[in-house]
Amino acid sequence: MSNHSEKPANARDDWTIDQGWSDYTADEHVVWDLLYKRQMDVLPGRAAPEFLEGLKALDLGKGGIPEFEAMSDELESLTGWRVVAVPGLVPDEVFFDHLANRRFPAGQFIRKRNELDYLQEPDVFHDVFGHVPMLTNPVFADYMEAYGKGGLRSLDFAALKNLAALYWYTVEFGLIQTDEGLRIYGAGIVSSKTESIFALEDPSPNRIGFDLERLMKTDYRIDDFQQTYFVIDSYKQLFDATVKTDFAPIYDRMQGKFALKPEDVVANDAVITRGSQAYAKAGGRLAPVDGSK
Ligand SMILES: C[C@H](O)[C@H](O)[C@H]1CNc2nc(N)[nH]c(=O)c2N1
Ligand SMILES: N[C@@H](Cc1ccccc1)C(=O)O
Ligand SMILES: [Fe+2]
Repeated sequence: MSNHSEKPANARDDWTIDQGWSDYTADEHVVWDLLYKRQMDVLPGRAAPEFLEGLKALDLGKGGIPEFEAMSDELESLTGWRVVAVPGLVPDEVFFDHLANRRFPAGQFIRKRNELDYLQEPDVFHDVFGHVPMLTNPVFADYMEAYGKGGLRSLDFAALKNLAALYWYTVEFGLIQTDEGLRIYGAGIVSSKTESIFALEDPSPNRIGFDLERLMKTDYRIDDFQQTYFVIDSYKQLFDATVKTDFAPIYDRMQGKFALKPEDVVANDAVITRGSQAYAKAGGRLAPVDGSK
């Protein structure tokens, strides 16, 4: 299945476009500020310290949609990463090649006021607010480059879905154990107010200690809150477990299939929370609103 539309006429061969920062309307900058404040209502005490430090280092709260070139100059001085504008989802090999070269492809558009909570394609808020702060952390920055290189390698195997699960359960929906308790580093969680609370506090989802192969063979939700969150002990653990392991045998074993469902808990799991799955069983975000309460 194609996870992108056709390359727009205004996109370059690498699918990048000019951000056109001066073309954003005043209201689009207000939408950024609205989303930023909404997230910062819930993220202190929930987001990983490295995420909050990254937000500050790049001054993403100074007001308005960040200008990618200036933000990239600061980011590049910290970890060598730059942010490039793309129209939306790009083909796998294009995505991986950008990451392998320390270029993070960020959506140029911003969501409308009537789609604040959920949107299909990653917009500038999800990508820049959600993903970019963690790129200021040297170990995570190295992991993301390695993931890109690994992605290019994975194209030689029929196991892209298993590698995609790794991105999904770490970069998008990862949790990290800290001395103060569980914290969020996944971009998909930090860019969602409701999932930021759900992922840490709701008894519904499983929370399971990071195990590379267990994670890569687990299916995931793309349309609702996760039913399982994986927890790393450190970004170094994540880096060491992935960069130093040859995935070829894993790809051969998994063949692009998911042996486990999103809600499964299995024998060797390092179970932190055995979830009730009450949220998913009640229909998730499409559950009928119970007017009787
Ligand atoms: C597995 C696959 O590479 C992954 O879903 C990619 C596809 N293309 C993308 N394109 C953009 N712009 N952003 C993304 O996060 C992704 N994800
Ligand atoms: N070790 C993986 C490459 C990779 C590194 C880091 C993250 C994801 C994938 C391989 O052998 O293909
Ligand atoms: Fe994302």
